[in-house]
Amino acid sequence: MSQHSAMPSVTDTEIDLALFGALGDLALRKLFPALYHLDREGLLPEGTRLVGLARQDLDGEAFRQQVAGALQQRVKSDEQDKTSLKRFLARLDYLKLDFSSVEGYEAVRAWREGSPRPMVVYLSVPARIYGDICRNLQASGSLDDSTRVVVEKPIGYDLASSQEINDVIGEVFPESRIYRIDHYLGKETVQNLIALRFANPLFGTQWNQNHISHVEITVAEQVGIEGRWGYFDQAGQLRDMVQNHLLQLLCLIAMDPPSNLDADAIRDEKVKVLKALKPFVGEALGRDVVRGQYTAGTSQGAAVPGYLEEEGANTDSHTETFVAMKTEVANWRWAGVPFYLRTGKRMPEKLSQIVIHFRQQPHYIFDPDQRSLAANKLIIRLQPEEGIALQVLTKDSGLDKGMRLRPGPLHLDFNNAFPKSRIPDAYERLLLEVMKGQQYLFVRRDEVEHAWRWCDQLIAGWEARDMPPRRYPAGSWGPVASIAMITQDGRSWYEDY
Ligand SMILES: NC(=O)C1=CN([C@@H]2O[C@H](COP(=O)(O)OP(=O)(O)OC[C@H]3O[C@@H](n4cnc5c(N)ncnc54)[C@H](OP(=O)(O)O)[C@@H]3O)[C@@H](O)[C@H]2O)C=CC1
Ligand SMILES: O=C1O[C@H](COP(=O)(O)O)[C@@H](O)[C@H](O)[C@H]1O
Repeated sequence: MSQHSAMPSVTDTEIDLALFGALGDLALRKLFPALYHLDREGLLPEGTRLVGLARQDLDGEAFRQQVAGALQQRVKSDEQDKTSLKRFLARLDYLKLDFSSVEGYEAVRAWREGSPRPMVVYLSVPARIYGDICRNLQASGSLDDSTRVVVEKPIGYDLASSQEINDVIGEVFPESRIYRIDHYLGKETVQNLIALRFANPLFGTQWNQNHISHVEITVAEQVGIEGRWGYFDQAGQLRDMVQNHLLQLLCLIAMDPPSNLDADAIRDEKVKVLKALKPFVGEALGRDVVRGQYTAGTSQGAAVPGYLEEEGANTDSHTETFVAMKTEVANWRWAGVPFYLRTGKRMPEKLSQIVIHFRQQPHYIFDPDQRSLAANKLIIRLQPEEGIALQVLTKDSGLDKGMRLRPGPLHLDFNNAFPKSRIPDAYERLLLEVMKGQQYLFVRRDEVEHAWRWCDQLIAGWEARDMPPRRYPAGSWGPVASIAMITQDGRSWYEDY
């Protein structure tokens, strides 16, 4: 973000966007709604052109109708207005293409012919065909030195496969034009972490093992695997959520202050954290990590099947749908501070939050029964209601309360504090950053690879010890062992939801 000094004007953000996989789940559920919102807010400059690519035999009109149907379903009704919808749909072209074969790419080149704008190629397709698309675009002469490529997670299945994928993308695009998405980096509160930590001296001076006792990161999902058995069973919650989203959150909490807001200054600091993450060896594998898999239970009051009864399931699967772990960043700032991470599908509610637990005062003078209360917590809520709350202790009010302590929040609720501004979806922000050519919210190759290295050793440990997942009923907070893991340290998961 050194671009601060020379922030591009809106017209600098004009692009030609080629969206591969335009009729897929991600494109229809997230990307087109995000692009629609950008257009509605005046952030898609006049000349911006969008082409959807897929292999269905459609003409432009039929494609626009499919996108219009998706927008009707996905965009809140009070945010759908006829003029914006009409303008947005009018920007869309469609190209039928089999991505694996170079034949047909001539149409992409022709679509670009004479355009003064940079092209953004968005690969909303499985990672195994990233290489084919990059090479075919190059072979057909569709690329130039300004083309950017956006790739989705997961980049591979382990370190080796991610290196292969990164190698083929890297044959065609330099790192400075590769945008690896981790959509958690586009969430409003995640970005606020950077502001919170580095703009507030109050926190800057306290952000280390002298003042922080432990950190919790919870990313609980209410949904199950949503018909994605084929993908999910190969991955599991560690690869699907921890390798990327949770480790990115951990990095933003744990990293040292970057020397400026340049993309590489931030990413250098994140890499240092990933390299300092303690591996799980020996006893720690059984003690500090819990894998779980949901069985039948309830969700929002309705009965739901277990993981092994989901459509397309293989009943022998040991894939985990839940992981909890205690890890540590082994460096001067964090030595001895546990980072407790948990994430799972079919939890009681959708909740993503980070809780920073500050240490207690060195000498305690209040009611001994209240001793466990006597520490500040900083609660950073990513979803559903974005906000930041600092839990402080005050005297309980009333004549009969004496010097009883009462924990209460100093609360910043983004929706109430900034009521006029709609909180944009992560993909809106990320697409806008790609349009501006700014990379600080995207993941660099070495980050992906260090994250895989750490996950690979954990998976190898599970496999070597044959550690099947523990069962938990859908609609619960995971296996009981995940609660025992933290209570054995005299702590508990923060549950004041
Ligand atoms: N869906 C999600 O919520 C998330 C997805 N992602 C990532 O985003 C990417 C897209 O995911 P998703 O939308 O779910 O996947 P889908 O399978 O729903 O969409 C992929 C699209 O690509 C098309 N496609 C695949 N191969 C070819 C080919 N050779 N030629 C032409 N078209 C082809 C498919 O067409 P067809 O239907 O004809 O097969 C399909 O429309 C993946 O990398 C995924 O890991 C990341 C985070 C969340
Ligand atoms: O990347 C993924 O993220 C979603 C959760 O995203 P959220 O923004 O709804 O929290 C997860 O369901 C999916 O399995 C995973 O691939």
